[in-house]
Amino acid sequence: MKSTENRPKAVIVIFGATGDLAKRKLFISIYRLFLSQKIDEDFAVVGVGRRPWSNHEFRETVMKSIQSSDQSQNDINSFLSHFYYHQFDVLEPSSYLELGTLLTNMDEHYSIPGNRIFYLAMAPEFFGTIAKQLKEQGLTNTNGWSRLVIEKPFGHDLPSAIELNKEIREAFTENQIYRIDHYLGKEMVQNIEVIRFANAMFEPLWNNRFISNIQITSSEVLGVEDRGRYYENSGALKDMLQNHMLQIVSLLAMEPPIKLTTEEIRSEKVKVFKALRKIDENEIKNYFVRGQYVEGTVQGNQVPSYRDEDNVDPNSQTETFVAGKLFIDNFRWAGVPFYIRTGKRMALKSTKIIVQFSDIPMNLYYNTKEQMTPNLLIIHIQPDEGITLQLNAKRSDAESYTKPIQLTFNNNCVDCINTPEAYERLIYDCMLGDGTNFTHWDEVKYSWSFVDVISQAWTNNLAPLTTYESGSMGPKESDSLLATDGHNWWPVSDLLNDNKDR
Ligand SMILES: NC(=O)C1=CN([C@@H]2O[C@H](COP(=O)(O)OP(=O)(O)OC[C@H]3O[C@@H](n4cnc5c(N)ncnc54)[C@H](OP(=O)(O)O)[C@@H]3O)[C@@H](O)[C@H]2O)C=CC1
Ligand SMILES: O=C1O[C@H](COP(=O)(O)O)[C@@H](O)[C@H](O)[C@H]1O
Repeated sequence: MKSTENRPKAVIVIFGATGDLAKRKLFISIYRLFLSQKIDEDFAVVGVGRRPWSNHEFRETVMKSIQSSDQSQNDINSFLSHFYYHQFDVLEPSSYLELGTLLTNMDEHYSIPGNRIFYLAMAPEFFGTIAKQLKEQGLTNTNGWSRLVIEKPFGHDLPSAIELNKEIREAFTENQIYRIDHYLGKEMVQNIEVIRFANAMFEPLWNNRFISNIQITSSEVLGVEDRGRYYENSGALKDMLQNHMLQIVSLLAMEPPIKLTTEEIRSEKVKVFKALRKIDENEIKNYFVRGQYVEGTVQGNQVPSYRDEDNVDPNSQTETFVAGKLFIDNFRWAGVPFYIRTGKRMALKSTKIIVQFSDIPMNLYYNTKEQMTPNLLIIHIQPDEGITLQLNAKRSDAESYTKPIQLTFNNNCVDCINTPEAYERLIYDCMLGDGTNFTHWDEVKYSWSFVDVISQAWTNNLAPLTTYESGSMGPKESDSLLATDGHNWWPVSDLLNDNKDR
């Protein structure tokens, strides 16, 4: 454990502290940092919202969010004593002065040298105003550092993202801005670079000569729940593909950076975004499939159609599923399809990357009954975390020669510890000033310009909206997308745990 001196000290101001994200993700993440002693006693959390809560009511809410943990009441009370509530309308400029006074008091009380994280867990329309007021009213003018954490969505298309970026850049420099993509905080997403760049056996094969295709699936069991209002204006394309899925693609496809610094890694990722093949609006139907869930049974429960969910238009054209075929037009990846799919109300919760290697040039073991299966590298992101390598080995029966075998590393099983939550890592990184696992403006810009064409084609009805039964793996058109190339989606069931049970 680091000495106390090296632990980051800061006041974390959560705008939107009475909201869903704070309750579900942020309080528990800060608590875990406290329990693991990554932060010490010299921190404070100031929650901002319009509800007329007292510190006591705020602390009660925080306590409920961290309750599942089996820690002692002393630890919990000690943690809660760092939380303060400030009722505040972010649209009211005069309130910022009061907030500033509270933050100065926190600095003195906890011996914090003016370090501040402003975490915007609120709707994006407030981001520009908050950033501007923080600067104008002097809340960023301290002897320490100030950092702005911004939740998604970062705009809803390229023009709105540019506008938003302009607003916040008037008050904060790019280095002070931490745009959250929580997939970049996941253990196995962070492992992609290590798997690629620390293994002699993969890097030489990591190109279009040896890789046939790469498949990325992020399927969810949950439906739209109570986020219908937001989701109607977003859909799977903007909610998942524009950010999480394209970030994974960039990590899989980037060139090795010359150093493992934030700047070098970002610069390589940006090159991937730039190399994404632009598809003509009229061709989008051949590269992307959109679907919407209808009623069905998910894990034994009957669930309604998307159009029957709360705050959803009964004639909604919003996609809850998207599958796509991407090409990266550079020397390494020319001709290799990256297939991606994500959706709600699918058969299982699973995020996996499957790298399918090309077939060997001549198959000595081929017989008429059976063909050898391709080698696969499977990166299990969630719910299981690990790696599987699928190879071919000799069969012991006389009938045929080969059978696929799997070599598996299960991260959860081997370390026997819970890996940190994505938000926990990212908040800690921000406290340390490490922006590597946050998205740079250039990445946001290029990803929107890629996604806007798809969105435009769909708005212009240049590709049909298909449906899929809840509890399935998406519409049949998603399978056809690969079948036309002679490929198929590999199953994404919980392989690691299946193996463990055997
Ligand atoms: N929830 C989630 O799982 C995820 C959310 N996000 C993003 O995080 C952000 C927050 O989402 P979520 O927590 O779900 O949203 P909620 O609607 O649950 O919360 C909104 C928060 O904003 C506060 N608020 C609204 N208007 C004002 C105002 N004028 N002045 C001060 N406070 C105000 C509300 O406080 P009060 O009601 O007390 O005024 C509340 O705390 C959004 O950008 C969302 O897209 C991103 C990924 C996942
Ligand atoms: O950002 C989002 O991600 C979640 C899925 O996150 P995961 O960590 O559970 O895979 C998704 O449900 C939500 O719609 C989206 O906004």
